[in-house]
Amino acid sequence: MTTATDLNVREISVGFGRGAKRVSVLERISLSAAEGEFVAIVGPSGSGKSTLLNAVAGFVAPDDGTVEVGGETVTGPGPSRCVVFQEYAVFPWLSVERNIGFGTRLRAWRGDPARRAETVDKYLDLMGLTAFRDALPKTLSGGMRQRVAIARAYAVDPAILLMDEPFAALDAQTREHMQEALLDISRRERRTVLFVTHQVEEALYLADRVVVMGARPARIQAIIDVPWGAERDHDLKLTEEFIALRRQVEHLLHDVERPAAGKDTP
Ligand SMILES: Nc1ncnc2c1ncn2[C@@H]1O[C@H](COP(=O)(O)OP(=O)(O)OP(=O)(O)O)[C@@H](O)[C@H]1O
Repeated sequence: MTTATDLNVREISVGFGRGAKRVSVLERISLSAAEGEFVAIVGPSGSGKSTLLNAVAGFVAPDDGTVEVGGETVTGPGPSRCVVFQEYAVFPWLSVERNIGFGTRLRAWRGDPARRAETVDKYLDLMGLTAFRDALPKTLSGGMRQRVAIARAYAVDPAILLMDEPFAALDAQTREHMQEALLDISRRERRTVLFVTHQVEEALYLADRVVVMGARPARIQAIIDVPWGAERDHDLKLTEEFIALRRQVEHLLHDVERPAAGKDTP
């Protein structure tokens, strides 16, 4: 069944450059996400993960194929899709509270101060930021700044949240805390999420489905249905089932990154 927040990427191809210098990055990629589904994308460096996300965001126009969100063809950036980047894209001159409040400017009820305050309070609370509401981003750690970016994206209430390696710049321990925070908010506020990461472990821990991209020009190598339910905690990563699936996906990626001798060499 197609719901209002479905994502449908239909056979998109994207290349960069002109003439002989043209490089094909994505080749006839199709992908769908149901309402509330968390889809992670893993793949070798340069395989086009960000390009795929940027095509869904509307920053990159495909040469062929279409991207549809809620049945509407994407022709450029819009409030139905909100991106959380690796670098802390929060407004440095606004407090935490006002950064999150900024997200509500795109809501139909933006002129309603009571709803605005209620929404800001909700996301401050959900991301553990209530005590930091008046702080400026520069006084916060990297992990806290990413919490602000995520809270602001949720406050927009987009149909789809796009996250491009949002935890890549964080240290290992902060990254684990952020995974917990994201799992927690996704459980309480179900949204369709497209999440790019280099880490197979992170993808399997957070997502309902993991898309494995192949080398350039990228095609989808495999789609893994993650077998664990919504209730997940850190110990899951230590289970045999998790480790076996992680190994399987890592082998797939390893094979993609190292094609058999003689193949794909210029
Ligand atoms: N605007 C652009 N102009 C030219 N080439 C581009 C552009 N954007 C991306 N590319 C090229 O497309 C290829 C795929 O890039 P992309 O960033 O999508 O890959 P990725 O899988 O996200 O990589 P990484 O994991 O290293 O972030 C790369 O070779 C990159 O140099």
